[in-house]
Amino acid sequence: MMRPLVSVEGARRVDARTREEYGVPELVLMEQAGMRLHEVFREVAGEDGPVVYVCGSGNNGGDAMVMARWAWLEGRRDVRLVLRARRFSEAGRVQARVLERLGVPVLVWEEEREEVRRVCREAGWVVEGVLGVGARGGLAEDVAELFRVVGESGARVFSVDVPGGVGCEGGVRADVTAMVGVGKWEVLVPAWREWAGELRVVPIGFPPEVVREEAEGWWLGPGDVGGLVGRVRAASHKGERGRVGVWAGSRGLAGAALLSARAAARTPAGLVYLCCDEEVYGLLGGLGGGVVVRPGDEGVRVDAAVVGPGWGRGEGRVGQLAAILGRCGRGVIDADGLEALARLRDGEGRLDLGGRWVLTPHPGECARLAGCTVEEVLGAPGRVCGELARGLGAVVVLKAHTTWVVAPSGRVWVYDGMCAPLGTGGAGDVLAGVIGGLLAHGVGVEEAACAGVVAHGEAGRRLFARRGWFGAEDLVGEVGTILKDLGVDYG
Ligand SMILES: NC(=O)C1=CN([C@@H]2O[C@H](COP(=O)(O)OP(=O)(O)OC[C@H]3O[C@@H](n4cnc5c(N)ncnc54)[C@H](OP(=O)(O)O)[C@@H]3O)[C@@H](O)[C@H]2O)[C@@H](O)CC1
Ligand SMILES: Nc1ncnc2c1ncn2[C@@H]1O[C@H](COP(=O)(O)OP(=O)(O)O)[C@@H](O)[C@H]1O
Repeated sequence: MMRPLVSVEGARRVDARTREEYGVPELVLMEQAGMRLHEVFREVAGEDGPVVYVCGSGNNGGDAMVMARWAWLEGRRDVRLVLRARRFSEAGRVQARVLERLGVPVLVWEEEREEVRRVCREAGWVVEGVLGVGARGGLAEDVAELFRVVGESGARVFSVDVPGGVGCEGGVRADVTAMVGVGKWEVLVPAWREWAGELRVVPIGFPPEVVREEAEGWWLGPGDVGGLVGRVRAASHKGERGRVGVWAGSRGLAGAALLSARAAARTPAGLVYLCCDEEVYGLLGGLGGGVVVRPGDEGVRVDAAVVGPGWGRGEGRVGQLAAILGRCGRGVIDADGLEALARLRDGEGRLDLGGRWVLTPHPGECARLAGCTVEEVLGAPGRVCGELARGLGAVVVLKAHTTWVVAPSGRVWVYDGMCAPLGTGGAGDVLAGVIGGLLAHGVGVEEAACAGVVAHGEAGRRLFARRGWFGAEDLVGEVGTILKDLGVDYG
């Protein structure tokens, strides 16, 4: 089942509803969170120490104090507690009292700054529980200074729930972030993703229906692909499994067309046509293999189109795109196809793709389409892509180190890519081909976009693990294997 994502505000509602509607006491939730967080921390940090638990005055600090208690009870004596101040939430006060009675050494940031600097410098790990989902507005100066001390200490940082100050200048940079109960989508925003490090989610017993009701998006993973695509009939033949038309390539950019077409051919779709310009036909004509290469597109009838990889930006592209939109029911528009789309829309004033097309912009292309800056795209992908998706009636796939799939309905899916080797020339062409192949095969538009993104990302991860740095042509070779391994089977 797809994992829900909530916003920081949604997480506050999940907390509140769990307590108020289900009667789960705050101390119970805190104990469960702290114990689970401690288990994850033990797994990632092992015996490395000393460990400094830096705790704020809210419940995020309370979670970190529960973690410190469990470490102490298990016999660790290289544990230090740093309190931001002698101020606590109600549940946090209980934790602080227990720790004091156990004899855990405590420092207070407000009163002993030099001493805090020293213990942080000596630490192997800092557990940061200063700010969680209760943080509001810009960082208070004392917290910003505390985060600087943590950042400069050289210790590795384990953040509780969200990296403290996520979304603010001066927030903490964590090596590991263990989110409490449910994933927080702010952490996956491209502009902030690097602040969180490795991501974990610890279950603490929030009622699943509350989480589902408050979900504002879904976190895609490898386990989702099989269900999104479904099984293929063993008795099916190529004519039944979908025809893809690829309109791509131009002088100097013919390789992009081959990458897309070959990737599409490695999906369950049965036939792939590459419709290229006369001037590159001489080059591409003999290279298709299983792909049928045509000079132009006369008589080509397809179930889905892939438009744009390496297409060039000639004047004629806008009219060509309009014709393709008219004759193909669904498809993917990528790269130079997106530039043509922007010009078509600007010329017509309005364009409605009827929810049947997928747009796959990288952040620069997305900014051009949305009429904003790349920074806005990376900082607010849900809003920017949501407006674009609604405005054009298309599913928008924002391709970055985390990839956001946003539907015209406002539904959002996020894939946590974080795989630098995938940022290689032509990788986007491969993705367009995969999504186009799935669309031609009859997979739903949102489903094809999501499954394509995950399969593509997992192919990248797997290739890097097996063979190191790779090129886009290697990625093409992996498409068929990854789809099968992620559950796209026949029978
Ligand atoms: N409730 C529950 O049942 C559960 C809660 N859980 C856990 O609690 C966390 C949420 O706890 P929360 O709501 O207490 O807020 P939290 O993130 O600790 O921060 C609030 C404190 O921060 C401060 N502060 C605020 N803004 C600031 C700023 N800009 N700059 C500087 N400081 C600022 C402000 O302190 P003040 O300055 O007012 O003294 C305030 O007291 C959640 O992330 C999860 O870890 C889980 O265990 C599950 C069960
Ligand atoms: N650091 C990264 N981690 C994960 N995926 C990445 C990273 N950098 C780029 N990608 C992915 O690589 C692909 C690059 O696509 P694109 O920019 O269109 O390349 P091209 O135009 O060369 O084909 C996208 O799917 C993007 O999400």
